[in-house]
Order: sequence, then structure tokens, then C-alpha cells
Amino acid sequence: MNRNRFIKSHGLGNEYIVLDEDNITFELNEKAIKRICNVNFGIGSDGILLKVSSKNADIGLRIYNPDGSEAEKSGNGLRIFCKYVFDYGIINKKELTVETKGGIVKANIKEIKKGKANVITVDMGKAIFKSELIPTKYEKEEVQGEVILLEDKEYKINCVSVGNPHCVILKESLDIDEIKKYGTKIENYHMFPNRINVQFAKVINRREVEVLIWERGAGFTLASGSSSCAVASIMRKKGLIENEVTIKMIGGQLKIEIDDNWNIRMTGEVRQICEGILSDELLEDIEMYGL
Ligand SMILES: N[C@H](CCC[C@H](N)C(=O)O)C(=O)O
Repeated sequence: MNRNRFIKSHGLGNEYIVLDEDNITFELNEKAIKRICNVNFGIGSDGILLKVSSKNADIGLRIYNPDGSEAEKSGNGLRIFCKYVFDYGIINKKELTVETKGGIVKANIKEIKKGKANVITVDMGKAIFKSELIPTKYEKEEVQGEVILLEDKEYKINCVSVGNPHCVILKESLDIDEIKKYGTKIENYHMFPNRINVQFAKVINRREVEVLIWERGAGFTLASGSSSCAVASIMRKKGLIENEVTIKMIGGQLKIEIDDNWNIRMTGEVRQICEGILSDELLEDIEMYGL
């Protein structure tokens, strides 16, 4: 098979490039990740999914943000990756386990269209509210309703981990310019040692929530699976929604189910955009210039 093959897919407009560690001829280091994810000097993407081996699950996955940082989990990334391994016959079953830095998850190919996986469910693990496990530097047991001051703005924050860290802010109305202005300040706030993903969330009713996303290491994205899980967990904890909710984002919507032990299940569509080969010139430029 050709070396340096990639596929590019999206989950609700949150796109990823998939690579196989056994197929690439270069080191997927920070320089490579930044250039490949750059829309002008590379392919352009919200991140990279690297297929790796696993001794503890059917397959392993490493998740990288466009800034080169590694993420413990990605909901859209996991659905895209499961579609890839199913569509390309790497794993010939509809139920599979994937080992990520944030734990082992179980996935289920829910719907197949013309022989390709189309809708995928992922059991994303448990919502963790303990502040030191998120992690945050807050002394309190949990970070719920804490106030942070950012220059001229005050936000009430609610933090949760779904394998990766999240800061959920409840809003009466959602403003893209506001999250683009303050998202990075919250992402890099000094109380979050590993930085944090940020969501502005507005309850529509007990079964629908609207969300804007600012991702750690990626910035403003059209959708985010782990963010959807985080928002649903916080809303459920505050008694604002039922245990099954639709999270509505600019790129589309996800169904999130939360059981009585805070186990989270996420279901949504994934679509492939293209497949191709990374050119030798791109690899030369990574070596010579990085980004
Ligand atoms: N930027 C996130 C990882 C990707 C999350 C998002 N794309 C998703 O679908 O969950 C982080 O650093 O934790």
C-alpha cells in the first residue's frame, strides 16, 4: 500500500486527518502536526488521529490538536476513527474497543450506508467532577459556579473531565464573537494546569441544549463530541435536563445519554471527505521549516 496515506473526515464539521503509524515514513512530531493541520501550508484540520497498536483494546488511538498538543480524548475523533477502521476493513466488527490516553472506550457502528459506517455510538466513560482530577488548582472538592474575572468580564465556571478537561459556562444567549474573544483567556487561565476546553451553553428545554465551543489547542470549532458530553454532564448535575439530551452546535447535533453512574454515551454521524497521499515536498518542508 502507498506510504503516507491519509483520510480526512468530519464529525459535524469538526474535521480530522487520520494517519497510521505503520504507514507513515516520518515522525509525527509537533512540527509535522502543525504544518499538516495548517490550511495554507498543509491540508488543514482540527486535529490528527494516529492509529497505533494496543495490548488492552482492539486498537489504539492517539489524538493531536493543531497546536501539536496531545489530547486524552475526542468524541468526534473517536467516531471518525471507528468509521475509518470499519470502512477500511481494519477491524471487521460493529462493536469495538479503542484505547486512548484518556482510557478505553467502547464503540458501536449504529448505522451503515452503502457499506460504510455512517452513525456511530461511543461510550465515552464517566464524567469526573473532582477538581483535582479534571485537573484544576482549586482547593474545593468540585468547581461548580466558581467566578473568574477576565479583564472586563466575569464568568461563572463549571468544570468536568470526560477524559479531557472542560469548563462549561451557562449563558442566556450565545455570541460567537464573545467566545472567540474570551475562549483563549479561559483555555489558558492559571487555575487549569493542563489548559481546558471551553463551552458556552444555553438550555433550550429539558431535552435540548445549544452550545458554542472553544477547544483547547484548536480554538473555535463547529462541533465537539467531548464538549457535548461535558455540557450534558454539567446540565444534568444541575438538574436542568433529562438523562437524554440533544446537543445542538453550529456543525450539527449529537445525542448524549447519561446514566445514574455518570457514564456517558454519545451518538452521531461521521462523513469522509477525502483520502490521499502526503507529498514528499510537504515532508521536506516539515523538515526544513516546521510551520
Ligand atoms: N481539543 C480537545 C480534543 C478534541 C476534542 C473535540 N474535537 C471532540 O470532538 O471531543 C482537547 O484538547 O481536549
